[in-house]
Amino acid sequence: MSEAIQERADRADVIDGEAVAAAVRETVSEAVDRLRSEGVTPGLATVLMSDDPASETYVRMKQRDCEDVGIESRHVEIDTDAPQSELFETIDELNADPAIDGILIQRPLTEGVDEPAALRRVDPEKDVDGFHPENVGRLVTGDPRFVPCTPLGIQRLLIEAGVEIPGSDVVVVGRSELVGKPLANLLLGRGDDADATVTVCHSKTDDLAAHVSRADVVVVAAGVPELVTGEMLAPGSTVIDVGINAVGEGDDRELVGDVEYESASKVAGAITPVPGGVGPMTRAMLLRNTVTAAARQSGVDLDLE
Ligand SMILES: Nc1nc2c(c(=O)[nH]1)N[C@@H](CN(C=O)c1ccc(C(=O)N[C@@H](CCC(=O)O)C(=O)O)cc1)CN2
Repeated sequence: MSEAIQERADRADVIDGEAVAAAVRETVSEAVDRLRSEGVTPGLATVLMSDDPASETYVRMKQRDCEDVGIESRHVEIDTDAPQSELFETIDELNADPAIDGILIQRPLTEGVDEPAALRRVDPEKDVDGFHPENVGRLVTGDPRFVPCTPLGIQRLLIEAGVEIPGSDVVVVGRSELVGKPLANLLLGRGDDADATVTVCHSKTDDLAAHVSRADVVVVAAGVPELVTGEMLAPGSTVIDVGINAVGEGDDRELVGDVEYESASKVAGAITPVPGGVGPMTRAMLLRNTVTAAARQSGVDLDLE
């Protein structure tokens, strides 16, 4: 075997999040056409109260995605030094606005704002992020309405990668409300897309490598650059990297995940890249949740796969 072929044989399959996201957008676009033919124009409001450049980028990307699939988007920007009552009033107005089906409060909010109170204020029927306690509770009790976009995107990537989720050992590294906890609940649910055995690890876990090394699927959402390395993984496992960390300065600046890609891709069977893995799926699932919200609020029967 030539060295080049050997090299390829030793490498994991790359799970292409951009391609899967494009397919989701296509389905969403068809759903938007169906809604429009019934006189319904789906609308998403994005609310930004932060001067974090990454958040500004994500919100811009979400607006562009909406435009691509025919969803109307409205953006509200609130000064970081405004009182939090201004944010709450904005949420109240969007809740009452019939042109808005989905509301997204970009996280993290600026320091000093009561984020849980803001998330509780969003009408649960417009909560396309799935962060309202009512929607969290529904997911936990096995009756999901809106599921957070990143976990939903990860589940779809696993399916597209051919992972047999029922019965598989999934280790989730990270216990955030945004990813770790909802993903664990989603994959613990019943059904062909779930029924997994899930372990959630975190910064106080005693021996992370011991857990990771026996997993069929490892999802890393810890916010620690390159925390999981190839030597921790079981050969052939599926690795989903949720981390997006900017490292280096100037010309050396690059995005790396929470997984050390170089070593992990020599051991794993399949792996998501950063960028181009989970991030595009988070955005695609937001579009999907928004058309679902529009259909629910208008009473149109959409049969989204
Ligand atoms: N209200 C919410 N806030 C946040 C969420 C969320 O789901 N809802 N998730 C994250 C950030 N996030 C969405 O807002 C997000 C992160 C990354 C991407 C993405 O497409 N990333 C690209 C790389 C982009 C770049 O060059 O920087 C990729 O991975 O390929 C989209 C959305 C926190 N806040």
